Amino acid sequence: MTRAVLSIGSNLGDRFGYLQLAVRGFADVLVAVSPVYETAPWGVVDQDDFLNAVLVVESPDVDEWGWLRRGQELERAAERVRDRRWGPRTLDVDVVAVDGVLSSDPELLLPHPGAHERATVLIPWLAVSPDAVLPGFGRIAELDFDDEGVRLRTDLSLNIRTTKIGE
Ligand SMILES: Nc1ncnc2c1ncn2[C@@H]1O[C@H](COP(=O)(O)OP(=O)(O)OP(=O)(O)O)[C@@H](O)[C@H]1O
Ligand SMILES: Nc1nc2c(c(=O)[nH]1)N=C(CO)CN2
Repeated sequence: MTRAVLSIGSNLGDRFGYLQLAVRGFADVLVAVSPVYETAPWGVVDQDDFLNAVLVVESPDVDEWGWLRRGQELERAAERVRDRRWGPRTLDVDVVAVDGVLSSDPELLLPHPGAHERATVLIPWLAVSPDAVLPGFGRIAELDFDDEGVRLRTDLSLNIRTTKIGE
């Protein structure tokens, strides 16, 4: 059994549609879905704003590599083109943390190396899990990060019905 925190983001095309695609793709393992935030781009700043959210997922059958693979499959389904680092994308799925797993493999760094300072990850994560701990960094509520440029989109909701009919 592993529980993972995933950051999803889009700033190209039907941004909300791509976030919905990601939520549908993880529907069978979803524990929590954060609100949606409109966020100013970091890294490469001359690009459009992103929509960002966080998903908490859990499965007895999926390890940290499985979460990475599932995210990459959804990026492919969103026809993501790998262009420049930190550039515009239809869908980005980052594995933020998987339980307490630490990994220095460049194909899967855990926790994600940017997570502790990115408001685009921490604000949605805090919204669904105020007591969350980032392995190696402690409680995310106590991290020092700049929340400027992150705005709640109350008009957008990713929550879907995950309980099967009859249950
Ligand atoms: N925790 C992780 N989650 C997702 N991808 C990771 C992680 N650690 C390493 N990677 C690797 O990063 C590579 C590049 O990912 P990607 O193009 O999405 O980076 P980016 O989103 O532009 O930058 P960043 O990872 O800083 O957000 C992928 O090939 C993937 O194997
Ligand atoms: N606001 C925001 N900016 C970004 C984001 C993102 O998800 N949100 N992702 C990037 C590449 O991972 C680069 N810049």
